[in-house]
Amino acid sequence: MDTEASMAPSTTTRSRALATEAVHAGRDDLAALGLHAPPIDLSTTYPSYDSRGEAERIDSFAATGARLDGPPVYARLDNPTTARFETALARLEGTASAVAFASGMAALTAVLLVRASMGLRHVVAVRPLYGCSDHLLGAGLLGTEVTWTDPAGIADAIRPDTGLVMVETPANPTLAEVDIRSVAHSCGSVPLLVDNTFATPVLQRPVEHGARIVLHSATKYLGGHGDVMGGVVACDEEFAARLRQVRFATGGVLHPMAGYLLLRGLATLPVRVRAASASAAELSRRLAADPRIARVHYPELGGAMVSFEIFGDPHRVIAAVRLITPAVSLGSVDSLIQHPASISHRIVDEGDRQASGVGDRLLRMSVGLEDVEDLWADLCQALSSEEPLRQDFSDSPARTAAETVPKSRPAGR
Ligand code: MET
Repeated sequence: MDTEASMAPSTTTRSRALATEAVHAGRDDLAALGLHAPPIDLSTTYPSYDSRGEAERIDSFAATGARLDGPPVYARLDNPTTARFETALARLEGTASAVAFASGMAALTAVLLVRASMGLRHVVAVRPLYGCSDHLLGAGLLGTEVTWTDPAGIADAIRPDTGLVMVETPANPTLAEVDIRSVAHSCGSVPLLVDNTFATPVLQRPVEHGARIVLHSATKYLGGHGDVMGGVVACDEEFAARLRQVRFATGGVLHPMAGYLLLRGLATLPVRVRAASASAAELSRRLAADPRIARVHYPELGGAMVSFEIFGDPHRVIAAVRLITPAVSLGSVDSLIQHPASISHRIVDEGDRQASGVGDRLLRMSVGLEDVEDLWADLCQALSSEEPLRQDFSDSPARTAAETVPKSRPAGR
């Protein structure tokens, strides 16, 4: 478990401990404004009686991508509430800047477009990635081309037109880990993007190990409550400027209400991640000792995600959980479980999915903040469930929810 002392920055970009930054970053001006909670600016446009001045500001943004001094002109350029979240996340990741988007996929899209617009259309990537990231790269939807490789093959896969190397660690959904420092070395001058959604900056700050770009689905741990969708890229200011230009041109902006919720989520991020990680580590130990489980995946790094392969029918477990919510996504205060082959990685070609370790018997669990004994009791009863599959009685509409409760369901849960 990290202590604040052990999380002291290895660079000079972050001067306060992570737990302090999580609470205070992006709020430094509030006291001077006479405020405690950050204000929410919902403006889509901003009045100005100086058209010549506005023209100059627009020219400046178009030329540099730098954040404007003064009001944003229009909400697609910038937003002050969202900017607070960007400032805070950059501090936590130890980067100069961060640029927020409407979703993690919008954020990844912007990164790919920045590089493709420079003629660098080739991407080298390591599987597994989140299924939609895999699909976006593999289907070439943005005119990019991907070479899939393992970490050892990265250097050989790089071409003159390679614009990006992409890894997830721990990876979705197998929790496979890559050595960021070693991979960054293999990348040479090609920027390394690390999807840090699963680890969060609480457990891992990829730029400290040589990554240039850090991607988050902010929908997950950063928001932390399952009620806000967003994405964010933490990076140097040069790359951030290009991302802002792409965001302005393509419009994948984060709504300011989402910016507010994400900033609020960051305040509790270290506490949530540490507490959920302790439960996940305990559950991974119990699952590893359980004869119903074929294999447990839990990262060396720790974290609040546990994946496991079962001997039985994974669909039956999904149908039988009662406390744990059977839903895709992750990083919320409540625990979620899903079957990657059916949902998060459904869009990946079956052969590619299987080859990257995402088998049909794999379940992925996002451990929340419930009591660990209650979670274990629910998992145990779901694993033991003799409930028929839902499709087994799909032609019996009269069946009520109460009748679907498994026989072994503990009383009162
Ligand atoms: C639409 S499916 C996946 C959502 C999310 N990225 C997850 O991995 O759970």
